[in-house]
Amino acid sequence: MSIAQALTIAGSDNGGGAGIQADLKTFQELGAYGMTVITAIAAQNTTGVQGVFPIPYDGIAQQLDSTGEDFQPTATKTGMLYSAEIIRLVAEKWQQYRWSNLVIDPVMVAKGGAPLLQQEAVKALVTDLLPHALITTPNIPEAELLTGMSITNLSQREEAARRIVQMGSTYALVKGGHDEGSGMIVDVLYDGQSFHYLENVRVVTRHTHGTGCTYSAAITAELAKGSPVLAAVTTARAFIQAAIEDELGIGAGHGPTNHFAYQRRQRGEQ
Ligand SMILES: Nc1ncnc2c1ncn2[C@@H]1O[C@H](COP(=O)(O)OP(=O)(O)O)[C@@H](O)[C@H]1O
Ligand SMILES: Cc1ncc(COP(=O)(O)OP(=O)(O)O)c(N)n1
Repeated sequence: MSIAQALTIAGSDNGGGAGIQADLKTFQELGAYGMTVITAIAAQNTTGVQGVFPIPYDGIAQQLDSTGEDFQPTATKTGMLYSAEIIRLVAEKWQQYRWSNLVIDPVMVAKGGAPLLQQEAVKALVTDLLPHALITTPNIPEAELLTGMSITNLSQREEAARRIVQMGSTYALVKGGHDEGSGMIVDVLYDGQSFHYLENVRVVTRHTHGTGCTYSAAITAELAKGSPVLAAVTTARAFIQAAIEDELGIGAGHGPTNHFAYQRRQRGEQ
């Protein structure tokens, strides 16, 4: 039996809603064999981030080598990379092992405001890693920091997507979750020539912790299985919409999304 193999290079969220844990749950639900390289341990729960503990450089390098020497992931995502040093290491190993289908979720700040990427690392993300990306998936504040432009409307989101493609990412997906303006949320996908708009109803809920991680992990799982980018993003958007709609109600703050929801719906279960 051959199986799609998906790798996540990201931080750990002990609460299970974001980071490595959200990625693995999503890979599993979508039928991809999941592997991990852990960059940092974030002590967190639904009320915020209580501490961030980066893994020593050699520990990350060794995890990348142990993966690269024995496995050939068919798609890889990056999440919390924390520092310029780690970003450059990932870029170097990416080329060394000739991996393909890189999804960059440029994680910068957690929902409660805790920094998950050092400020000076944004430049390294743009110059060293982004040119290797098949698709980069910033939310609006991340797109602003990557491009240096302010984004307050849809045409600015399109312009940001254009600039991210000019930086070397083959596709850019500028997500609309942070645009609180309307009852609909529009994610803008740009393929270098045309725009695709993924429009969904905004769910009124506080349980949106880890939405970006889960969305990018779902894209990665679908790419690992061989889907083209637009099809992968479309399935992933349905996955995250179901995960937000069928809330679990866990925790006193921003609770995790429901990683079971999409497949339960596919099976016709409640
Ligand atoms: N309340 C919501 N209802 C429906 N979809 C949402 C909601 N919040 C976020 N999303 C979707 O989840 C995905 C990630 O959201 P976003 O908030 O933009 O990024 P991040 O989680 O990285 O901050 C996007 O597709 C966005 O459209
Ligand atoms: C370890 C770790 N990685 C990433 C995040 C941020 O995840 P994201 O999907 O952007 O969701 P929010 O935290 O913004 O809800 C994280 N918190 N921890």
